[in-house]
Amino acid sequence: MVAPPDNDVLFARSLRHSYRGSPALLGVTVGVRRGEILGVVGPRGSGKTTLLRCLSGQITPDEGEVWFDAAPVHTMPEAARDQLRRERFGWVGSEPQLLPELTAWENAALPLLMRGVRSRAARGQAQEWLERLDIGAAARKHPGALLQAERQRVAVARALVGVPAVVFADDPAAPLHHADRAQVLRTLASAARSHGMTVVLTGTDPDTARFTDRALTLRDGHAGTPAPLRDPEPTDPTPANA
Ligand SMILES: Nc1ncnc2c1ncn2[C@@H]1O[C@H](COP(=O)(O)OP(=O)(O)OP(=O)(O)O)[C@@H](O)[C@H]1O
Repeated sequence: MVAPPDNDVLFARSLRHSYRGSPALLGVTVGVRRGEILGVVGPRGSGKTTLLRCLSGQITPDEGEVWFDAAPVHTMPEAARDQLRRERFGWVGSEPQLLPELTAWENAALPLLMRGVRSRAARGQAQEWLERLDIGAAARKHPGALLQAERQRVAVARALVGVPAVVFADDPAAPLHHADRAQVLRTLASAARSHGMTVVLTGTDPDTARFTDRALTLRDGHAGTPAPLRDPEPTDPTPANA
């Protein structure tokens, strides 16, 4: 095993993964620089989710290496990978997946509560992120009383609340109306910039690439060379108070 380049917070080398013999990744190598927003774009079924699941330690690739901060994730025992995901990574998928018995703020605060942050402090931080995502007024509602687009904003708040080193956002705008997509992606991007979080963001529509520094294109499990975007949309540079 050769350690990854120093300026990459995440690095994957020659990843291959199949589901019951059906290939999803066919030798993907990619580095993610500290503090950057890397887009992973490609058509449906091209392997975007599988790549994020490998990078975040949710699954171990059949072949290849994943490094986070010079630690080999692909050889970590499951408990260590669980801890890494809990303490250093945030995740938001294309479905909100909130706990129905908890309120919006409790769902958003979960990463903090699981780390032992006191309820009052966790609630305050969750509330700030919910407000930043324009959902502060719903903090005491349960997911069942929220629209799908509102639940997704809560899920984004939950991914950001712990200020993780890396946020994996797997098509987070998917359940949103077109008008809401840019606003949520812009909030995600500006939060990452203001807090120095690295983001790996997948998506199928052009909205995604507008908010990234570079984009890696996947097609049938193969990756192109990550390309810098000429005119990424500027994000709000104002530091958040969260
Ligand atoms: N759990 C699974 N079991 C079996 N096959 C799977 C599983 N997950 C993904 N696949 C298959 O692996 C390939 C890559 O899927 P993946 O979800 O990684 O792509 P994607 O680019 O994220 O697609 P989408 O945009 O639809 O989410 C596809 O052919 C898909 O059908």
